[in-house]
Amino acid sequence: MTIAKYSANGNDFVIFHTFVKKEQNTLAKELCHRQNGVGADGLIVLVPHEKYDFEWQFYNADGSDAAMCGNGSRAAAHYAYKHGLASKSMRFLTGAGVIEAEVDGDIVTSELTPPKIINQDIEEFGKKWWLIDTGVPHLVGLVDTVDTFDLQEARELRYKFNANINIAAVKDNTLYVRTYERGVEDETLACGTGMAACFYRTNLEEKAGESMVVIPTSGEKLELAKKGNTLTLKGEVRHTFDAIMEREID
Ligand SMILES: N[C@H](CCC[C@H](N)C(=O)O)C(=O)O
Repeated sequence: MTIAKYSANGNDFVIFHTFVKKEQNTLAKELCHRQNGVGADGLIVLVPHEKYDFEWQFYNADGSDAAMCGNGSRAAAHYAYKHGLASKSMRFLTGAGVIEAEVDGDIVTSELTPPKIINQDIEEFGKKWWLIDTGVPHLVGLVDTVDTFDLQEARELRYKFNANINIAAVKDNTLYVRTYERGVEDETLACGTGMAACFYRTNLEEKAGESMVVIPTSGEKLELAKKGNTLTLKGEVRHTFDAIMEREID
């Protein structure tokens, strides 16, 4: 059984496709383990779908299900095109709804489901947070600088709101974002839906135009843009290697 390793914007994923849709939570935890497995922020499994190019299952590194993953959707689109599962323009089903993606070489653009503001008036640790759903829930705090990110504070907020925790700062018309990711239970090098949530708040607070370069901890930029009532993420995707699994994945 061949599995693929992908890196997108700083998130990394194991991806494979199969004909049988079944729960893969345990396999996800095994494959994503940084020492005993391949090592990844998440596992993505593509399965056939009668209406869309495919359906996906997304699992965080701890084996938990997640409805959506922005960077994962871009990696999945690249994988699907490479394996002939979809054309360069595709529509696939996720737990958050239908995602449209466009592959142009190693540059892949995903259009997220319409963002939803859940709460704009959260006061915690001296900051005003917005809770925004960009396919998965994100707490967004705008700060002067992202040079420091209190991970203990982020961990408390993650459990209090069952959300990913993001701080973001605008500098020279560029948005810098750091994310503590639910299901990885640590800061990741990037988080696509988190960057989208931060861009969304920044745009609504008129600190950003309709598009913006967003830079996560990895330093690998994404171009974020508003497209009607949705948001698009555009950036590089890297297929780093394939691996042969000794045991079959049934
Ligand atoms: N950890 C997230 C899912 C992955 C989101 C992130 N990797 C992205 O690129 O959007 C959650 O459980 O809500």
